[in-house]
Amino acid sequence: MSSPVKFSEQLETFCLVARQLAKTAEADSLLFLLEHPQDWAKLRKATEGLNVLLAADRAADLAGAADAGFSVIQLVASDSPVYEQLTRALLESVADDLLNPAACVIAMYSGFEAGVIDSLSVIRLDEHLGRLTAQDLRQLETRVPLDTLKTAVDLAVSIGREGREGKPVGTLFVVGDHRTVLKHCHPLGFDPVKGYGTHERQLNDPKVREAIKEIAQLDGAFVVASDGTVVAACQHVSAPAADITLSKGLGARHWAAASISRASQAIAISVSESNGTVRLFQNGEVMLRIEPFRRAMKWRDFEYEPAAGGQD
Ligand SMILES: Nc1ncnc2c1ncn2[C@@H]1O[C@H](COP(=O)(O)OP(=O)(O)OP(=O)(O)O)[C@@H](O)[C@H]1O
Repeated sequence: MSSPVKFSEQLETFCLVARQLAKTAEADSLLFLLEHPQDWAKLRKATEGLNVLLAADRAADLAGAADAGFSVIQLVASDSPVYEQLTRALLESVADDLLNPAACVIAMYSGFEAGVIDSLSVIRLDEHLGRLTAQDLRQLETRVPLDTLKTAVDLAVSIGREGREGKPVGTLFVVGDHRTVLKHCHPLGFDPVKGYGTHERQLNDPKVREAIKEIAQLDGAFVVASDGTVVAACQHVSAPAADITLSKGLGARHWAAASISRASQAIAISVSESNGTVRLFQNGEVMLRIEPFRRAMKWRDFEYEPAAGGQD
């Protein structure tokens, strides 16, 4: 196991500046991307008053940090560009309810020289996470093709944001591995997609997506095949929920999403009726959480460079 590096004067100064920046930017959290274990007691003191999240690639670099009162995130992102590591850490923190998705966060990391903390960034999460990258979905390493997943996520986000005729709408999409999924489903009465030909039930057809928005007002889940065919609608999903833990406040729809994603290779995408939040579940866990921001979500291909934009 690597031993803690000396708590350097430069790191101490960065912590001080991070605290001042947090005050100016009205941020209350600091994300520290670590490359070595630290002297946790000194770090605690230097970052007093901030909610500190520590992210690192290796579990050994975080050893003892949780006991010292820090939230820890282990990234599996060796050799990824720092921008991608930060994004991944932020997405995980939001999915695990460690950060509010509307929060402003100060990030502290080594941006230029390995092993030396040399950079601070002010990140407004709603802006940053509103620009989800295709890479974020690719990280799920699912067999569900990215195109199908993107289309379903986009649809879920627009249902969460717009609702229907001014009323909030919640729903559930279970995408991929549809044969296994169907074994855990039974219709809640009338299935509106039954009887239509496969070519009339393609999620990449805008007319089909409009129809889905209508049907989403009814109870139950949509089952979508990996190729984007809507296989069934208005389904009650029921799979064993043993070993699943979810945040308090999530009800039956979210439990159904978690448990079906554990019982199959599908990705479950829930839209909460209460607040429009979209969650992606894989293997029983929330992997991604997307808030219904006012602006439309934009997909972009992953770029090495930080997002282009005006200067501060
Ligand atoms: N097992 C299930 N399969 C499919 N749909 C379900 C299931 N359980 C609940 N739902 C749907 O979710 C709706 C809301 O249920 P509930 O309020 O318990 O869920 P929730 O997780 O709190 O979601 P929301 O945030 O949308 O309220 C139900 O009216 C029903 O349409």
